[in-house]
Amino acid sequence: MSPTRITRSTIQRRSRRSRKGTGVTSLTPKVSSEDYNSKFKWNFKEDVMKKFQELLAPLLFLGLMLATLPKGSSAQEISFQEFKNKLLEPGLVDHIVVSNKSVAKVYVRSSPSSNQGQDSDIHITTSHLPGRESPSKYKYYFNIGSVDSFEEKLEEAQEALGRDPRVYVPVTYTSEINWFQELMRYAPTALIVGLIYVAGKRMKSGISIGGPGGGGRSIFSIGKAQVTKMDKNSKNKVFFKDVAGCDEAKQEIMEFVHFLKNPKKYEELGAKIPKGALLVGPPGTGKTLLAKATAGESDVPFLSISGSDFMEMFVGVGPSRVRNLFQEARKCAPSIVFIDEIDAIGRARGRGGFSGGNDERESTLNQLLVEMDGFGTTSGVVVLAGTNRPDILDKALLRPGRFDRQIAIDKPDINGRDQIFRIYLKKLKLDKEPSFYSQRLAALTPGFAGADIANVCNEAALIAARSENAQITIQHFEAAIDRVIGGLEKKNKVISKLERRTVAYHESGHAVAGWFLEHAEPLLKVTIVPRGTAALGFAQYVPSENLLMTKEQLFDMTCMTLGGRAAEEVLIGKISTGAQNDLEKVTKMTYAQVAVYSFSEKVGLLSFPQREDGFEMTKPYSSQTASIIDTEVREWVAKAYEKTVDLIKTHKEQVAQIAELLLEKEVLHQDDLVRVLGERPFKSAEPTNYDRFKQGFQVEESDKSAEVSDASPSPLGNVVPT
Ligand SMILES: Nc1ncnc2c1ncn2[C@@H]1O[C@H](COP(=O)(O)OP(=O)(O)OP(=O)(O)O)[C@@H](O)[C@H]1O
Ligand SMILES: [Zn+2]
Repeated sequence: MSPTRITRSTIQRRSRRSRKGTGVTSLTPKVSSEDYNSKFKWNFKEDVMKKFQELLAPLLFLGLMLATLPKGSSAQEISFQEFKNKLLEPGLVDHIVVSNKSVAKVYVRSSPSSNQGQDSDIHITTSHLPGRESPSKYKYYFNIGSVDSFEEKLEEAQEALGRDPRVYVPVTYTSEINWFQELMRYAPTALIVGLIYVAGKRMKSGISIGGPGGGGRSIFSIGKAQVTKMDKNSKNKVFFKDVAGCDEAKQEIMEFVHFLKNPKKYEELGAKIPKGALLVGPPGTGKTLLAKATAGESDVPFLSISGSDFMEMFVGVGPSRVRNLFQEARKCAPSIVFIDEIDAIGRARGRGGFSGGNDERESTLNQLLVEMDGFGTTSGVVVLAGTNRPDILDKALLRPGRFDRQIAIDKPDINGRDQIFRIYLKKLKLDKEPSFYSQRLAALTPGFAGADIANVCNEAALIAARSENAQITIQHFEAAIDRVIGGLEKKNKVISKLERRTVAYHESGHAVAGWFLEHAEPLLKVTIVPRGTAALGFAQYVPSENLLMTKEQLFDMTCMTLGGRAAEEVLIGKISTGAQNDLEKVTKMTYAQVAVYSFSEKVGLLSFPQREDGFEMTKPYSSQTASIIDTEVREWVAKAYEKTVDLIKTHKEQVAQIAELLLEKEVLHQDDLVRVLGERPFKSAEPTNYDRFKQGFQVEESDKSAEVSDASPSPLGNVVPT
């Protein structure tokens, strides 16, 4: 929708989406079928046979029954006239049975006259000889029309023959079941009942283990939890060396490795080992990978399931899945159980938001608590769980003896990214050494999680392959990063000339404002190629990874973010909806400064972190304070906008020049800006990420610790535009 700049939150959101899609998955080692021991092996033939027995066999049986049903085909259809002339008149009719008020079945008896076969088209045969009991099979039938007219016609005919009403042909009425029709009538019901029966049976048997592919869930998998089990002897085992950039987390989790490798020793010493740990961190930071590596290092089986997999549409499935999961884990203990996205079931009880509580989820959670309390430490099952919202978890889950440890896995810092890039670059065919790229790419990708990095490497390979290159080059990586940040290019999106012009001036406004603001991050590149679902263009900055931000920095950032709107107003004279995203960011950022970071003298040294409490926002301050905050925020933003407009007015020509250049070239890099705007008037004391990207960098061993401290996310988290 809008010319926009990329914040960390957008990176997170978009990259997560793409990660769940194609990208990373193809790089992730897939669990092959060898990883399942015989019990868990997914046997195609067996599975098909089972389904066959459960569903197809009964249907087939019914079909067979149908086929063997007595058919009326041996009888001959005749008209009433024929019946009258050739059967009734010669006195051959023994009796008539009218079935279902529609078909008259004529049972004939033998008579001397019948043997003469005086007629050719209806073939009179006799089923029995005179003196014997009534024939048991009907030989002819005709449709009667309505019962009344049939009776009338029959009576008339017999009257005409001068028969004594006492010897009229006896007629009986029966209602017979038409098996086929009946079957068709009840088939849908039978099918549903059958399905429920099958589902019920599966539920009883609890978990069954998903196949190597894991996917392809169908209605048949109700009651089937997607537990992935990785065996001790799996070829695709993961080790600590495969997880880069989270050394502290690895150290903390080592304790479990020691225990799982030698549970006896701990037992003898009477040591109490923690039962579980919570791996806390943003999506894609490698929580699952680390848990898997812990299993790999300890040489124990790894059972993993996603929290959302416990929940199904059927009540009662969740708790039984939990039970079965732990049963399975105990059977192969020592082992590791990993529950991904535990917040799906572990949300605090009795706080269901609008939906008003969720019994199924709560009973699943209760069952989990029961299971965790139930096994002693000696049972050798370690439960790890991943979440990025530890704050919403039920406190009961965090009590001693349950998930009493929290291991933080943050997004990697520049060195971490370097190491992760090294892992994935090793698998690619590059035109230069992996170390050449890993450092530069790490500098280009602040805010990226491990999964995003894996995604970038995969995308780069795809882009290179598509352009028929034998090797992957820096251009491919840059394109891949753009794609991970912004989604696919939409070159053929229809944009009017005027719109394109507006976008170009807007982006140029951001770029020029950032260039002349001392504390703003210098621009890396700016583009007006539409990408993804929303952005019509964006300006990309390489943010510093500083732990602290000053008021001045935040003010300049605000101005830079307002640069787009200011350029629209000053140079085009019309404002558009394109700045909505920017304004939203500015609002959040300013509220944070006023109400959270206490930058405002009027509000004073008070901090009101905003917490989401289900759906309501609780405001721990009076309405008077609220109005002071609101007024302050308004004034601050107005002040920043005023400064930005002044800045854009001062550099009006340059904004126009950059915009025209953008319209021509679509993408501008920092070098292009230097050509138009001259060198940036401010020189930062330390090299920026951009400098690092340009020159590569060497981190001395002794500097590493300093870099690590940069790792933590910025105090403003997602509200800082990057
Ligand atoms: N630190 C890392 N080192 C190497 N690869 C990583 C790292 N972090 C993530 N990855 C890559 O990203 C993929 C996804 O990571 P993983 O599933 O472990 O993340 P997660 O934190 O469990 O995410 P989610 O919360 O979405 O489940 C991994 O399979 C791996 O390919
Ligand atoms: Zn903008």
